[in-house]
Amino acid sequence: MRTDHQPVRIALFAPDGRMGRAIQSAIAEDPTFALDNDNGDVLVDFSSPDALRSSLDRAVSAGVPLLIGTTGLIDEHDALIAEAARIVPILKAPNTSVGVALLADLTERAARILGPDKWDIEIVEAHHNRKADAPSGTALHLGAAAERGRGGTSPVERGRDGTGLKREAGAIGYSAIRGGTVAGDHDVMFLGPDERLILSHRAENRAIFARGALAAARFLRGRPAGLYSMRDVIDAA
Ligand SMILES: NC(=O)C1=CN([C@@H]2O[C@H](COP(=O)(O)OP(=O)(O)OC[C@H]3O[C@@H](n4cnc5c(N)ncnc54)[C@H](OP(=O)(O)O)[C@@H]3O)[C@@H](O)[C@H]2O)C=CC1
Ligand SMILES: O=C(O)C1=N[C@H](C(=O)O)C[C@H](O)C1
Repeated sequence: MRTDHQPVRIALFAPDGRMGRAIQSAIAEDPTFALDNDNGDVLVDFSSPDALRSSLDRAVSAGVPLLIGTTGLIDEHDALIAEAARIVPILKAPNTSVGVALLADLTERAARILGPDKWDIEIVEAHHNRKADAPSGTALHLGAAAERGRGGTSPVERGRDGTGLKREAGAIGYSAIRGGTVAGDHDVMFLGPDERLILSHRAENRAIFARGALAAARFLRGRPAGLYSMRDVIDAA
C-alpha cells in the first residue's frame, strides 16, 4: 500500500515530446515525484488526438488515473473520455498552468458582468511554429468560460479573410498567430463602446505547464473514478 509520503510515480505516455521532456525536468527538480514509465501511479498524456484511445486503454487496463494535456480533441474524444472516467479518475486540462486557471475564472466573471450586447469578445493566441492545432485548446477553454459567463452559447468566428465579414452580434472570435518559440500567449479581449478590457496570460516557458501537470497528478493519485479539472486541483490545494 503506497502512502502520501511516498513519491508520486509518473508514467509518461509520450516521454520524448516537448512536454514529455519538460515534465521529466520538473520531476528531476522535485523529490516528491519519480519517473516510472512501467509502474506509474498516474499516467500523463501530452501527445496527439490520434493517441487518445491508446492512452485511455493503457490507463483503464492498468487501473491508474490519467491526466490528459493533449489539445485538438473533439466531441468524439470527449465521449471516450467520459466512458473511461467511469472506471478510472481522469483529469482533462488544455492548460495546466495556475495562471490560465485564474484567467478562465476572470474571463467568466467579466463576461457575466459585461454581457453580450455591448461588449464583443475576441480571443487572440500566439504559439511556437511547431504547434499542430488552432485555435489552441486554451483559447477554446477561455471561450467556453466566456460563454458560461454570458449564460448561453455564442456563434463562433474564426480566421476572418475576405469581404462582407461584419461581426455577428454576440459572436466570440478566435485568432491564432504561429511563429518562433512562443510558449503560449493568450489575450481575452472585451471590446466595448469607447473602451477595451484585455485579460492576458503569457507562458514564459513550458515549466509552468509541467509543474501544473505534476500538481494535477498528485491530486489524481488515490481519487475515485470520475472526470476532474484544474479547477478541482486548485480548490483542493
Ligand atoms: N495542457 C497543457 O498545459 C499543454 C498542452 N500541450 C499539448 O500537448 C500536446 C503535445 O505537445 P508537445 O509536447 O509540444 O508536442 P510534441 O510534438 O513535442 O510531442 C508529442 C509527442 O507525442 C507523441 N505522439 C504523437 N502521436 C502519437 C501516437 N499516436 N501514439 C504515441 N505517441 C504519439 C510524439 O511521438 P513521435 O514524435 O514519435 O510522433 C511526441 O513524443 C499538444 O496537443 C499540445 O497542444 C502542450 C503544452 C501545454
Ligand atoms: O502546444 C502548445 O505548446 C500548447 N498547447 C496548449 C493549448 O493548445 O492551449 C497549452 C499551451 O498554450 C501550450
